[in-house]
Amino acid sequence: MTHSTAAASARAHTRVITEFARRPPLPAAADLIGRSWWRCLQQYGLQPGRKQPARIVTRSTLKEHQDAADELLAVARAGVNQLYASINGLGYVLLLTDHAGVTVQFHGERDLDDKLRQAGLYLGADWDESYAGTCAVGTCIQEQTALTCHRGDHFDGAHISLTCTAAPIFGPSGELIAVLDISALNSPAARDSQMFALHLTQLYARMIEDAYFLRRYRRHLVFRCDDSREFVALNGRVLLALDDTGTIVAANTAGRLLLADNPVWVPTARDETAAVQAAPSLPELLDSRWDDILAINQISADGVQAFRLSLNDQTVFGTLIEPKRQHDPSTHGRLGKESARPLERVPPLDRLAGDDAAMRKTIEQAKRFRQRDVNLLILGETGTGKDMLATAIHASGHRRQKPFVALNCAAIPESLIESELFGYSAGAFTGGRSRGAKGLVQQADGGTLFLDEIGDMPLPLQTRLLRVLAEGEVTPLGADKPVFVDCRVIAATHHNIQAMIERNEFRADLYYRLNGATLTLPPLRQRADREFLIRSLLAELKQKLKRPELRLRADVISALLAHSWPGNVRELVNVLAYAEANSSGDVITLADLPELRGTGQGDKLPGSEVGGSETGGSETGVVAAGETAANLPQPELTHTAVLTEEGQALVMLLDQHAWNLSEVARVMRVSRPTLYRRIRKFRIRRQTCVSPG
Ligand SMILES: Nc1ncnc2c1ncn2[C@@H]1O[C@H](COP(=O)(O)OP(=O)(O)OP(=O)(O)O)[C@@H](O)[C@H]1O
Repeated sequence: MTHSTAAASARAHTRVITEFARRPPLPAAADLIGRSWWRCLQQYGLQPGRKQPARIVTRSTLKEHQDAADELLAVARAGVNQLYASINGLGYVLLLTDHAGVTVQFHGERDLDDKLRQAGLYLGADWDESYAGTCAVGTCIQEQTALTCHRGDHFDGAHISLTCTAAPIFGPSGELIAVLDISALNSPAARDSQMFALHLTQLYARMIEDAYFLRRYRRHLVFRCDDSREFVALNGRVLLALDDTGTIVAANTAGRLLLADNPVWVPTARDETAAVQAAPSLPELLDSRWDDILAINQISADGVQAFRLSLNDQTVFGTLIEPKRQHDPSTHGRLGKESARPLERVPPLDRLAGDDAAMRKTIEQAKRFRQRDVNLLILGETGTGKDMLATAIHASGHRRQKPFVALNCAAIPESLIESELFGYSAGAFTGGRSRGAKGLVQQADGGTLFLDEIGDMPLPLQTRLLRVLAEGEVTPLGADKPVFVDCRVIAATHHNIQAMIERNEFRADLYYRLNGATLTLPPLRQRADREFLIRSLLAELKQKLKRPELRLRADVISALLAHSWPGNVRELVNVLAYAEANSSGDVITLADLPELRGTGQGDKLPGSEVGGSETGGSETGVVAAGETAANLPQPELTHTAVLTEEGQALVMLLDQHAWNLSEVARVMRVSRPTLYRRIRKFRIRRQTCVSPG
């Protein structure tokens, strides 16, 4: 456009707006451009014929806006790049603005930088309608709808060569969170030329909105539905996030529109809580049983099922998106389907955790130290996997061809620890083997000595152990010559060892000798990768029991995620084994789980009944020092007064081993699930008395 034609167009534009301003009050039927001009004139006091320079916010203000929109930007990135790839050859630029109209992401031709900046098609450009006048972004924010603001639709004369198309992106509670805009510096005169741009922008805005919704509700079960069976899994328009009982806790735009047809629940952006409180449950909406909805993936081959909406009898096709597990690049592809990749091929240390920051840090530390002969101290509550970590460090380190020898200092009588550890020479004491015996320290020569529960080692033995560590040699009981040993020591404890040192219960010098580095294992309740663990333990169980079809129903995963696990991973292992033994088919349901109690929000599993007041763990879910797996909540076993002889024998064995089920299973030479089956068969529970005689 030449300078003079541009000036003529600007004058004509001013006349049109001036004419508009002279009209009587805005007719109710005015279109959205008309309504926006009205706001410019009446509300913002903008002058017809004005030409304002584009407003670009400062770098620090832009950073603030970008930081606030960080999560959305991360989710939107792929969609924005795809959209730009399909329009950039056509002369368009792309803007993503936040809810206030500030451009937080921008794609455009570098060659046109100056022109684009002048036109406000730039990173940091502020398209608030009250300043920029009628424009795609600002008017989209005011009208909360998609639109094209084509050339002379713009209020400000500076923008009348532009064509801009914008679509709103709404958050899960209906609030506008961003605007996606594609604009061109020049365009054909006809408005219709932008129809395709409008459809494309709306399509991508919806995809970004849904991706954001799925991210926000990734820990929830999400019901996705559509009126097309073929499209539902791929691109189902309605997304409903559910809680454990099937109540709808959030909906995407299509979902809110669907629910708005329901006179019982009309959600509003402003009153999210009220809307959620009054939200219908999915079973109500679909006129179906919650159990049937949860079983969609099992019942139908394509994971899709037809439902009839109770609102209007319309048929919709629905599928379930299960709560997302933590993604961990190092385990990618391993557990998507529990049996996808044999577990053995994953390096031992990487097998221990998914995407939990504390665990990843511990594992990175362990990797750094695995090839070094630094002694390690592992700290963590009982059942957090200290033993497992020590084994994995050994298995991935340079001593892996040599023995890994473990001693549980709390499990053997004090009087035997010394001979166990240091061995004894021939004839050292009566009852010993005639040729003497090598102690564990010697047995671990070349390899790793794992001292579990080091906090329970008696003080005199701590002194002897210190000598072994300091001098690299051990003198068996009754021997007169020391023997040279080369082993790496990994020690572990659930005690607060610093406090023990202060109370003079643990030698500070031994602590420093053991503690080349401290590795800390977080309690399970604090781990963000709980779902990863649930799935990997289930995968192990499936492999072990050769039950490849075994599955956890979606609500079981939610219930397990909600529990606070005072017994940590050990408790989780026990619960899964119990549920497997208890389940009649391939799908583990809530009814198959034991009662999980005494541990905060997870106490009452949806659908399960809560028993009396006895609790297995503390209120906070923190396991007191010295507590063993045996007195942590065990699967609940129903009471019966009469026991057969076999049942009585089993009760005695359980009592003898303080209800440590792993140990009892070992003694009986049966698997833990078999033990559970027997306990169930005899309907034994912990306080069952064995009647004498
Ligand atoms: N990361 C993990 N992945 C799979 N299983 C695990 C993991 N961590 C622990 N386990 C399992 O949990 C149970 C308890 O683990 P472990 O014995 O290593 O815990 P611990 O902290 O040494 O317990 P304690 O303090 O009582 O000795 C074991 O059955 C173990 O196989």
